[in-house]
Amino acid sequence: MSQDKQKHSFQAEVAQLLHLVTHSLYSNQEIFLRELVSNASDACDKLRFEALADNSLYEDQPNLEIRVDFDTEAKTLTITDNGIGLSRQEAIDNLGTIAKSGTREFMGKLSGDQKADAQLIGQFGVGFYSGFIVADRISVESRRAGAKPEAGVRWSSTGSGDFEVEEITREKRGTSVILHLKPEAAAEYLSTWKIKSVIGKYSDHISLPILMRKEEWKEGQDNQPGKMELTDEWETVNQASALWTRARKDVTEEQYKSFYQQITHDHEDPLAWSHNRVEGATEYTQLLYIPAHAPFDLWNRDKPAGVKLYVKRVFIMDEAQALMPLYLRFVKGVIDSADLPLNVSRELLQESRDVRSIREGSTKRVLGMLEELAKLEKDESASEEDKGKYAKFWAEFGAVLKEGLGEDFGNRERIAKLLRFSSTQSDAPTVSLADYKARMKEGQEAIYYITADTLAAAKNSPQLEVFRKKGLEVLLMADRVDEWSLNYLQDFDGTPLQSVAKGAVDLGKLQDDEEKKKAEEAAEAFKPVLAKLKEALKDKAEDVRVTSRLVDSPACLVVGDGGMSLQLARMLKQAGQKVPEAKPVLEVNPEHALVKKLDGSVHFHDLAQILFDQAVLAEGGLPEDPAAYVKRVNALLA
Ligand SMILES: Nc1ncnc2c1ncn2[C@@H]1O[C@H](COP(=O)(O)OP(=O)(O)OP(=O)(O)O)[C@@H](O)[C@H]1O
Repeated sequence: MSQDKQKHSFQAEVAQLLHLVTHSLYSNQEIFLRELVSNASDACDKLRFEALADNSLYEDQPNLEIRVDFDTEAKTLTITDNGIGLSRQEAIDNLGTIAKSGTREFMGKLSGDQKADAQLIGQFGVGFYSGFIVADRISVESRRAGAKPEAGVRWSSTGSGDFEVEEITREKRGTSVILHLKPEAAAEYLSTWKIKSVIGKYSDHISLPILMRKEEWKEGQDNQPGKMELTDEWETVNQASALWTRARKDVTEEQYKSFYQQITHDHEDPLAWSHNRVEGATEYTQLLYIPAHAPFDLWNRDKPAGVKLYVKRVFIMDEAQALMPLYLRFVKGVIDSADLPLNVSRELLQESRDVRSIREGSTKRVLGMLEELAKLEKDESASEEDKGKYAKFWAEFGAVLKEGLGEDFGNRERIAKLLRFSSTQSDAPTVSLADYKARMKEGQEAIYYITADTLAAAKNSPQLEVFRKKGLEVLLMADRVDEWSLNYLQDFDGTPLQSVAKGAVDLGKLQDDEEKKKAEEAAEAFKPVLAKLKEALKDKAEDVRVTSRLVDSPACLVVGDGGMSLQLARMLKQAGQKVPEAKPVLEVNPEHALVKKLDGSVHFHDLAQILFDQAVLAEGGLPEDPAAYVKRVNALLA
């Protein structure tokens, strides 16, 4: 029994997306076919998966396939699959809303600038809705596997505001997407040659057969010229074997890249990939890619990982988080296991010993790829492009990789070698710990670093003054994760890492006897002033001491050796977390005019407060009472 047509409105985000799709000049129109073929292939994967529990879903059609057909008279292009199909409700839900949180988040990024947005969309892929790039009307006819023929559905829309849904009878399970092509698109895509070439370009590696009708040369009659005509015979137009199951030598570079595009919608080529069959206790195939740029939601640690899990070529799940540690969440690809049961669940994945071994193996593989990229940096024979790849990776994903120091103890040393930093000798973040070590001064016993909110703050910090004077390199760190991750890296290759803002400065052998003697004398002479300062600042500073780390600045703040840095404390406070109240130590420079002026000054109390507040400012913070600070300074200036 057929039901009347029902009108439904698109969810607001879909309407917005469609407007963009239809109104932006799409530089790369043909990707619509890739998207629709990919959906058809997903639908078949889903059927195969559901049929594991209920074999009757195959009905009388066990061979899964995708058919692409066109009609030059009606100007339609139709993509048909015999996959899982859609029920009426699923059609309404899935083709009228955007369920994926990622897509919705992405919509929030749109700027309203059509050109920029179109580019963004191109990177992202808009799935089903990309059909409206070439069609002014789309009908979807579908029947879910296992449902009665009368429970079919026809969904149709012109891609503006709303869509219609009605019940139909459809004998065959699965879905046909019928594109009513716009005139320009009709002229281009209603051709076997054109469609074959687009399929060859984007969808060759789809593991199911993609079928098209064969064409035959028909001689012209009555002096008419001959032409190619479609027959009723179907032929497979793609390779139809899952790309990762082929031997490496049988896959071209282009095919690896296009497979990457297929699974990521990334328009840029990946920086590197690695394809291996792993044998041994656990058998699996891995095809892992390192993208060239970060997705907009890289910082969402709950976001699904980019690795798809297959078991013996059957697609099991996207977002198989258990297969990749969090700090490698930027890796994309496929893992196909020969050992896991087909009905493996997410819970089971967490506990499986095979999965653990796959994760360890894949982690090592990714670190290996990164090491290779890093090696190219210094390889004279490498092309300029190859040389720049690691820097590109680092700029996009370096901060994420740093999380690995705290997350993956087993690989900490390998990760440490992959780190890159800016330093007092290099603004670009290209200094590795090994480079730093190689440049260490004789007598230098530690790798010095400083963390701050920004690179500029780090670079101009008073804490660096004595290091500058002595020509000692200091690593500059301004990533949010630095402070946390560095906690896990006490030393590199036997040399300790030392924050220049923690504890008393200890330049060890780098300070000569005369300097040491001078510092001791200054400390002695300064004792009475220090006592007064301590008293004046007893609410703010844990201690006040003389330092030799300053050259141009009068004072700076430091924290105890094991203490939390002031920057981290600030960050945690901003994030609304409770931070134990630890007072910093104020260090003063006995050589500085302002400090010399303290002794005997009638403004001693105000000067002491100013000294402290300025040290807070120099370090990137705000005085506790900014108005009082301004008042004091003004009083002295007047
Ligand atoms: N051929 C099809 N058969 C069954 N369901 C389909 C088919 N095409 C689309 N769908 C359903 O519509 C939903 C939306 O499709 P769409 O292409 O917009 O997003 P997606 O496939 O989830 O994501 P993406 O294309 O970015 O991977 C799909 O998730 C699926 O549920």
